[in-house]
Amino acid sequence: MLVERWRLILALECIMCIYSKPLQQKRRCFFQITESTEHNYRQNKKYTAAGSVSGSVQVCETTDCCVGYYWIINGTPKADVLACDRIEKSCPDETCKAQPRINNQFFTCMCSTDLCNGNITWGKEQTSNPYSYFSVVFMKMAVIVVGILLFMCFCIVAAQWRSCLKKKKKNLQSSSHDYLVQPSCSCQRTKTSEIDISQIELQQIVGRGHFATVFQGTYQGSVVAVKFLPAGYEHNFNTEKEIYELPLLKHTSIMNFLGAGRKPDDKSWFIVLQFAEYGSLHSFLSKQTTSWMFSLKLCQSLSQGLSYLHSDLLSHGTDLHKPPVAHRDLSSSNVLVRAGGTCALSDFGCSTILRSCSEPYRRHNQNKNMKCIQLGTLHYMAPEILEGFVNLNESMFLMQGDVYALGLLLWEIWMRCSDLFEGGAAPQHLLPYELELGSNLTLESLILHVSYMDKRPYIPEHWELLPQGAALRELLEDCWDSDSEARLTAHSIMERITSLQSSYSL
Ligand SMILES: Nc1ncnc2c1ncn2[C@@H]1O[C@H](COP(=O)(O)OP(=O)(O)OP(=O)(O)O)[C@@H](O)[C@H]1O
Repeated sequence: MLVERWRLILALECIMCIYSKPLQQKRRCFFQITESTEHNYRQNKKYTAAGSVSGSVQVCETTDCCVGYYWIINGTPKADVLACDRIEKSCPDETCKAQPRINNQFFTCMCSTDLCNGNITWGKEQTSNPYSYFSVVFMKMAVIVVGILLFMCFCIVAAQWRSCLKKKKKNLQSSSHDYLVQPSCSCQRTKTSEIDISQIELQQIVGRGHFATVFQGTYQGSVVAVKFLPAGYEHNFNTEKEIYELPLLKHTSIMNFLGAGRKPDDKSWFIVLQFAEYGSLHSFLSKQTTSWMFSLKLCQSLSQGLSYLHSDLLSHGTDLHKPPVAHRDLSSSNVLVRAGGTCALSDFGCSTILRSCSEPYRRHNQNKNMKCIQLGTLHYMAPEILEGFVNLNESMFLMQGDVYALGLLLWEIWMRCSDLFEGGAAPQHLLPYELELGSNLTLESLILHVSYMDKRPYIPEHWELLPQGAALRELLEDCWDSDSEARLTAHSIMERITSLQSSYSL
């Protein structure tokens, strides 16, 4: 009897127990395992054993806790592992609160409500918004990186200023020495023939520049080019005319100047030049490729022209003096190609007469040249000009700027020489740095590329295998050296090309 009574009591207690306490459901957690790494493969096995998985949900067998492991990718948390925890742990938080690991690149969280591991939440110090938290982390890193970069830039600029000041000091000494040994300058001009526009029969437009429109025409039975500048461009007109009027400037590699004048109707200025049948070097190279010997002819005449322009000549018989002139705007648009396949320099609107005795003349030219720097073809600007380290009074710097541009022109010509490319397939014509920086290149991108990264146009690797390849590379590198003082002179470039002609005639 007693035993039966006890059994009854126990049965009643059991029923009461069942009805007074709800049936405890098993914890359900989001389940996701990335299987891309060995590490995750191992985790896969461990976490799969923590409960039965159905799709993206796991019902936990041994624990009441969900876990989440998140990587931060591009500032956004990406779940690596979502599962039930493998062993029972204390997990009082209802939401999955982030615990940073590995320098804030990896976070874990643990929580105790169903499917709570699908979203990571952020503590007070991390702010409620994960993105702003990561932005803060990212910002901190960015500030450190920018700080380091600024410091490095400061060091580079300081080093360059130091070396520039040294060079300037050195140059000042050498250029003042130059002034002393030069014969007194004569500032002579040859008399220009004034041309009446009615004497010229104008035909079609053959070119346009920043300021000018150029027509083909006939004058006294010869084909000529007439360069018109609008009335307001008297200054550019005078600068160019003054260069052409310098004594002894006539040379086969400098465009022949025939005269100048002013149109009575619209008051525009004009300069009459011999006509160059192939137009500019730019349009010539755009249309055709050359043989090795033809390319040397172009390069030879081009370097002869610049060497002559830079020369300081005194004719003892006539007492005429040609001062050195820096072109300052050399580009393939300002070099013309004659019918015989030789180059001639033109467009002296930005040029500077060096060692002129007339101080006002030089100042007046300087202002003009600042305008030229803004308008001239960016591609050909030497690093020291891009950085603004050139003292416009120092003749040597200006001539070295021309030599840098000459190096780029030689590269432009040889890149269109079919004999330097397998099967004669020279690439299409490109301006210097067009390949690297695109056709709409900016001053900023050029400064970064040319000055700070010290990069130059691409020299094809296969040239090294050609008999003349090493000599070409060496010549180009000696023209566009970042140290302007280490560059060759136009005269020595001309000599190197002559020796290329005799050593490697195909
Ligand atoms: N003597 C010439 N014979 C044939 N074409 C010529 C001649 N002179 C100039 N041209 C053509 O006209 C174009 C513009 O001439 P030029 O460079 O003198 O003008 P510009 O306005 O001074 O140029 P820039 O924009 O360089 O200042 C040349 O690129 C060339 O195509």
